Amino acid sequence: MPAARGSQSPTRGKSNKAKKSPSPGRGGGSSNSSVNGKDDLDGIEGLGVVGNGLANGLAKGGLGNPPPAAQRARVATSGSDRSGGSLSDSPEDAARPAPPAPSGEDNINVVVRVRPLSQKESKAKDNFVVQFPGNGQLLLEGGPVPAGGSSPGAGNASKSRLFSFNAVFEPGATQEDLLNYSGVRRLISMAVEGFSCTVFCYGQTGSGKTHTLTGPPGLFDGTVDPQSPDHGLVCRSFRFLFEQLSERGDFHFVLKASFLEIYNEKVIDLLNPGSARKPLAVRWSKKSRGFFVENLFTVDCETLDDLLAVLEEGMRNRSMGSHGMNDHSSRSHTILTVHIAAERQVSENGVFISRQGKLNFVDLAGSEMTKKTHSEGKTLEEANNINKSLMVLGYCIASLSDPRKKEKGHIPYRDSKLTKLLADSLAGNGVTLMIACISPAKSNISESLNTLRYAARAKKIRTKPVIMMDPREALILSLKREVAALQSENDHLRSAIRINGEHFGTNGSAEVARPSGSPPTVDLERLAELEANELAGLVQHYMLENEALRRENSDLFSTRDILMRDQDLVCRENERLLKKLEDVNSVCCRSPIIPARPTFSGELLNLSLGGSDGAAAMPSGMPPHDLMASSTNVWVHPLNGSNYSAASTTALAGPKFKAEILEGRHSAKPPHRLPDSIQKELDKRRIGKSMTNIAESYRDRSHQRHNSWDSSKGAAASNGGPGDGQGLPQTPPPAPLGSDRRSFHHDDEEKITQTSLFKEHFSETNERLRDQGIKEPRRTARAAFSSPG
Ligand SMILES: Nc1ncnc2c1ncn2[C@@H]1O[C@H](COP(=O)(O)OP(=O)(O)OP(=O)(O)O)[C@@H](O)[C@H]1O
Repeated sequence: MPAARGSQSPTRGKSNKAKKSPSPGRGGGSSNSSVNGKDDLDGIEGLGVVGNGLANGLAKGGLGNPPPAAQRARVATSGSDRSGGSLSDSPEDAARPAPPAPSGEDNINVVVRVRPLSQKESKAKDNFVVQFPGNGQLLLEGGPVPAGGSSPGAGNASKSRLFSFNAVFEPGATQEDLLNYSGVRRLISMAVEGFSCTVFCYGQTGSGKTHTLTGPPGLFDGTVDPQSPDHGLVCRSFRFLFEQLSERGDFHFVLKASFLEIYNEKVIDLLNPGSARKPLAVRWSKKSRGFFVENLFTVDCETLDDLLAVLEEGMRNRSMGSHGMNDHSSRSHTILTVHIAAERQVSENGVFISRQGKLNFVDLAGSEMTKKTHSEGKTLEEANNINKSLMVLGYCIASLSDPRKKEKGHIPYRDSKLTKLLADSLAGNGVTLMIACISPAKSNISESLNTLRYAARAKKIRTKPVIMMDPREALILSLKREVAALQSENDHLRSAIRINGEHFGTNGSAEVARPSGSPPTVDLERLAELEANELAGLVQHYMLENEALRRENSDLFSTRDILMRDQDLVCRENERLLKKLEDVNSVCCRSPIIPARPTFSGELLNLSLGGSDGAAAMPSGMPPHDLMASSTNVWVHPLNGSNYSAASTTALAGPKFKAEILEGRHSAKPPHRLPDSIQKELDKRRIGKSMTNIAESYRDRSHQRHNSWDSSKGAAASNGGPGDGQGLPQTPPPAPLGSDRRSFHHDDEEKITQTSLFKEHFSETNERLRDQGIKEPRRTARAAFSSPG
């Protein structure tokens, strides 16, 4: 139990109206009148109600669950004979909290208690008109027949009616039976869990409501014996509540109690009534969306004794009266509430969750027929107010039990203070137990019938119980649940990784290692027969291998990417160089004096023959120009790829070469190229030699000259065809492959003229080139040939 919280003891005063009266005795004088069933009830499955009264039934169990076996079982105990049998199940079965219904909704739990015939009724030889078929059923015999409802041949105008409830308590049922089999234990447990729970007694005046809830009249007068067997459900529930709290050491509980009555539609605080009994206001709370009593006194209760003191105080202060049907009649509705605040620390950093459970005990004033009770004056006024508020309660129950009316939404809670304060219990988020009390006497059959009808309607009402807790705390709780779920998932994954092998490093990255040895050979048909450890080893082996292969594959992919990038660079460089080569050749082929760049093979040949100076390595006896022509002056027109040497160059620039490079058959390096200085020197010498050759050929008038261009003209001349015979020499078209480009003839007249012109021109050009150091030989040559035109 929690530490002391400054509880405030209720004022202990004795009610003027509380009168001590002799207890009628357990079981009453009519306990022997309970029946074991009748012949006309054949076919209705009774559960062997043996002997005298007891609880029977719970046809459908509490809170929408199957009936506890204990409540179906026949209890041979009775008020007059308790030795004849035993309970088939423990009472705890009946009190075990039920799992929530799938829809989250539950019907109001309804039980019926039938009191014994009173001394007065017995004296009057009143008939016992209630039968107990068992299985939670109750048969009311000889009830009034509705107008026009008498069937032909029915004989006397009476009709038996069968009702079914969660439990039916026969007159011999004890107060302890009520605690054990009514389902109130379950409600108490739910209140501890944070639900709002209500137990209320309903019935005509003198039917035993107060007896059921608190005990016989006079129990609270004078010194109260807490162990008295006469104590009703409230006192017993308090004891059970403290038992429950003591078992929940994980929670810190704080109990507070209040006790009020509604007397003539006024709310009076029974724990602090004051001399004027000033009524308290009933207000609507926007926050809790419910009605509440303003300034109601609540008392901290740390011990069971504190709660019992509250009960005693309220019972002493409540309004009691006397009328023709009950000497100790409650003239008001009373509501005793125990607030159960449960608090629990859910984390080290001071996060608490709390729940606000509630337990209401409602003792309604009994409906009464004023004709029967002979009420007058004050008692009559009380009776009118009681009946009026009960009528509103009846409307509310009827509306709530009818789904169509409930859907329309108007339930007349506001028409009475009682229904305002019971609204949440009837149709809100609470869990409710209704105990309908009836008299078994035939003289009260109409009232009993009304009560049973009300009870049957109330049984149809559905509530949606929810735990009352702070929304922020609810959020924390749900987040904690989520974290717990994630943690368990995480643990599961970690354990799965551990099972799959110890090769995973602490940083989460897998250390790839190829499994040693060859994989074990497995007969697939025998796979199912393998032991668990063998299978685990096999799986581990393949996982390792798989991981190693993945890693290897990944390495190979990255290597391939690097190689492709390099190849791309090489190809681009190669294309650039080839284009440069083509440009050079293009320029050279237009020049009559500058030989085209030697082919790749030609350059190599030159180098192999004589290094940088090919003439130095010329074979003896061969004229220098012939050698030049055979080695380096292989004229290549870039547009004519049929020449072998040209083919060796241009073909290299083609797609085949690219493909070969990509395939790696050729080196990725660009083709061999001579150093610039050597290349310049070679060009310089070639140009110089060409100039000399041309000049010499024109100086020689013997027509025995070699010329490296004008092949077409030479060919025409050699064939005896006419030459153009005039103008400056033309740029020779490229000679066809295989033609002799160096042999042709000129007419003397024409040659003389041309020679003189060329002589002048080339001598100028030659001088200019020498002056410029042959820095731009090609441009210079191009300029020289463009001017004669
Ligand atoms: N189950 C019972 N066993 C023995 N006596 C009972 C039982 N039920 C009720 N009585 C007695 O019947 C009388 C009337 O009971 P009680 O005062 O509890 O009725 P009530 O329904 O509370 O009436 P009211 O509505 O007028 O307050 C009391 O003397 C009570 O002790």
